[in-house]
Amino acid sequence: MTFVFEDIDDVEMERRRSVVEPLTDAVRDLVDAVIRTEVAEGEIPDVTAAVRAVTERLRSRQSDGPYGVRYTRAGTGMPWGNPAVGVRNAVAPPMRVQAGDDGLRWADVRLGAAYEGPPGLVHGGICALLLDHLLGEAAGADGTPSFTGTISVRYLRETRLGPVHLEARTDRYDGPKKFVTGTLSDADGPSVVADAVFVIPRWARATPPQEAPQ
Ligand SMILES: CCCCCCCCCCCC(=O)SCCNC(=O)CCNC(=O)[C@H](O)C(C)(C)COP(=O)(O)OP(=O)(O)OC[C@H]1O[C@@H](n2cnc3c(N)ncnc32)[C@H](O)[C@@H]1OP(=O)(O)O
Repeated sequence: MTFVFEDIDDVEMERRRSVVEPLTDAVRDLVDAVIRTEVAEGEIPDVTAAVRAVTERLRSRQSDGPYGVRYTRAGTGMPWGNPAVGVRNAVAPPMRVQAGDDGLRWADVRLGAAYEGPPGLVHGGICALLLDHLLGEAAGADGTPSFTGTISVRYLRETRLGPVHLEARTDRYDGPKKFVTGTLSDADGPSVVADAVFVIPRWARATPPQEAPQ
């Protein structure tokens, strides 16, 4: 497992983000368009060829593996391939995580056709993905790395496609374990709740935090 150091400042990171984000947004829009298009079937082979040509252009120069989790000189994370928040990942809605008081992490996300499970409703796996990630961010609010050890997701009722709001925070510590809870709400209120144990891995366990995250 490698965290990659990018020898750039955060101004340069933002510049790179501003270049690549419109591409990712365009691909996200393409995914939605493929799901919802009603153009004549005869048009599909041409469109397919055009998409393949774009893919080939991008592949003319590419990395050997995944993007990795990179860090700038200032220590800012660049998890740009991440499926929940990745700036380069059109699979990500994307969720833009915000920091509140006392280690609160929250996000407002719009979930469209690409995230449908039951008709008109959000796929349960997508709810679990977004909650796992946000709970992970809340667990990381104290600055120590941790991995999801166990997560329990309870679907209180269906979640409608459209805007959803998520919140998470760390409730308590027990040695290397962090107990984290969160909720996902649609326009009608909370629809999914999650609680999880995040564990600080052994290699990062020299001084496990004993105080509430800031
Ligand atoms: C900027 C970028 C943003 C990045 C923002 C980051 C957000 C990322 C969010 C996404 C999160 C992920 O997807 S993380 C990826 C998915 N998760 C994983 O791949 C984890 C795979 N599992 C592991 O690596 C390991 O099993 C660990 C680290 C979880 C635990 O291994 P370990 O460190 O050897 O654990 P060990 O010493 O034996 O146990 C320590 C204590 O934890 C307990 N414990 C051990 N395993 C578990 C477990 N699975 N569930 C519950 N509790 C457990 C033990 O009982 C013990 O408690 P006691 O006896 O002391 O009471």
